[in-house]
Amino acid sequence: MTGALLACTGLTMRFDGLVALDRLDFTLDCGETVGLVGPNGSGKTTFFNVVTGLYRPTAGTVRLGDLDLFAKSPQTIGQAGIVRTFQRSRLMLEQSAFDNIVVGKLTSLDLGLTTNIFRRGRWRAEVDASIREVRSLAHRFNPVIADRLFQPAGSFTMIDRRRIEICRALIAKPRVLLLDEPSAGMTHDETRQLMGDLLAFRAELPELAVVLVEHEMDVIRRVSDRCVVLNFGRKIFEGAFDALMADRDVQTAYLGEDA
Ligand SMILES: Nc1ncnc2c1ncn2[C@@H]1O[C@H](COP(=O)(O)OP(=O)(O)OP(=O)(O)O)[C@@H](O)[C@H]1O
Repeated sequence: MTGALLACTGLTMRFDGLVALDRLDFTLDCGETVGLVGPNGSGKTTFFNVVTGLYRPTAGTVRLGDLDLFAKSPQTIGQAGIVRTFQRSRLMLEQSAFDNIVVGKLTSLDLGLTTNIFRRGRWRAEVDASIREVRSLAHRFNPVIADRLFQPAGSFTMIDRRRIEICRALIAKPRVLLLDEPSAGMTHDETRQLMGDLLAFRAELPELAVVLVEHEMDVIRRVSDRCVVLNFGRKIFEGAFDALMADRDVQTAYLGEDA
């Protein structure tokens, strides 16, 4: 593999007359955390939806290492190693934290008919290994989750539900993790704690590349190695956080022409 881990060029997504992503060039290196910011409706979630195959892009390229992932299915993209969380919680609230996390392994488990019927021993071993893995991940990520692994996800606080969602993404052993506004709906203190978790697992998984969509600039400052700013689907800035805060185009995008 040469160059960036994730490389998108000319990525474009049109919804009828609206251009939600406009010829976006985006790269992400192994071990890098990029903060993706921009005003409401600037195309951040659309970028995630396109890269993970939920939306079929109108034009462009998406590569993960040597793999061409342009317009591939979400399953293919997930198996290749790009995994995301959603802005709005997607937990099954009546199911246990464990059930919610283990779902993240389903793309990598061999659930084929042949395996299930004729190689039950191997299948059972895979399931047992998954159980151990969920326990171990939950424990490493946050003991609060590990201690209550078999309680319904709906009985957890907002921050712990986010933790469960992040564990569900991490259990798939992603190469690229896309986090869509993990602090949405949380207090300042909860956001600070969640970012502590994020920094801790970043330290444990130094190869993991992360894209973080976030409105809280404090969070972006604390966890990003590099920032990208979108406005009307176009990249208007790329660089360090301090330069972002001083950038005239970024100020105008957020505050209008009088900035
Ligand atoms: N499925 C869709 N059909 C039509 N338009 C869409 C669709 N998804 C997104 N859009 C439009 O694309 C543009 C970008 O939306 P997107 O959700 O990507 O923005 P965002 O930067 O994530 O915003 P926010 O910060 O509010 O989450 C918006 O104008 C939005 O209305």
